[in-house]
Amino acid sequence: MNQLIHNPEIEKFPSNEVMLDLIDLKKVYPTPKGDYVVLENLNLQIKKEEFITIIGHSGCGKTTMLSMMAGLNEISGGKISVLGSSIKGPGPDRGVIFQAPSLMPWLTTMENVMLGVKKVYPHATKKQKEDICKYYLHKVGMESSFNKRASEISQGEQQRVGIARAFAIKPKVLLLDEPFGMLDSLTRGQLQDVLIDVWNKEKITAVMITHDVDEAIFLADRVVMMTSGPKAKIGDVLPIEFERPRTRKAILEHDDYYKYRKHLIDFLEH
Ligand SMILES: Nc1ncnc2c1ncn2[C@@H]1O[C@H](COP(=O)(O)OP(=O)(O)OP(=O)(O)O)[C@@H](O)[C@H]1O
Repeated sequence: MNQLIHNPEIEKFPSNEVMLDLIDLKKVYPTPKGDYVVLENLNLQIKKEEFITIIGHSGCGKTTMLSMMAGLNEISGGKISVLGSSIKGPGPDRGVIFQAPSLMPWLTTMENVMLGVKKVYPHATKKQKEDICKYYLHKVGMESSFNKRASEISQGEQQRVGIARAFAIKPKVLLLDEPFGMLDSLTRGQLQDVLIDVWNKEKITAVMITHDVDEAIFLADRVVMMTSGPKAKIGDVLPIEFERPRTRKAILEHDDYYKYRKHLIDFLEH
């Protein structure tokens, strides 16, 4: 058997505990022409420590679904629970990374990460909080830029800081909305590696929207495909059974890679 194939005997995670449960989820946006039902009967269970990527046509409702998981967008019907508790709004148990880096441009990279850390560790000493910020900035390769303002670093570096900031608050779930969509392919690949490296160590649950089929396969334990709207739902789910850690080279050389790719492209084309 090829080395890359997932071996359930030795693989300890993802666990079977359900982290995020989307039950009969519905979203309706009022419009001047009447109600627009974006999502309906959407059901999805995401296991603890799982990495899920979401693909679907533009406008099908991916961001709507993710922002509802984040608690930033009201739920019109059904429910979303995190470890069995219905979400009521945003919370530190869910970190979010958007496509455009959302750092405060006038603050340094340290200060940007510190904003979240202060909220989550109010009783830690200044030194402890600084150590947490430094630890995560180091993890994303920004150790030489602690004192640079966000406005002075590149977009790729800003997204690195965004990843550090999201992990530093120790969320249970990380929600990513096309975080690398604005980056060139080299930087994109580097940041995929950074993300997977930190995710692997922190063992949190990650849900990421992407338009890139290769990125979806490289990162995911399962790729979730959404049907086109209106009334979009989960159309199909593809488990990606490559062993971790993964390298692009090994995946590209694996026969299953092309089967996975064909499956996703067939879904998107029909
Ligand atoms: N606040 C809103 N009011 C009315 N309609 C909205 C609102 N937000 C989104 N929509 C509509 O809902 C649909 C889903 O939008 P959403 O941004 O969730 O899709 P998406 O799959 O993330 O798209 P993309 O891949 O292009 O980012 C679209 O038709 C969009 O125009």
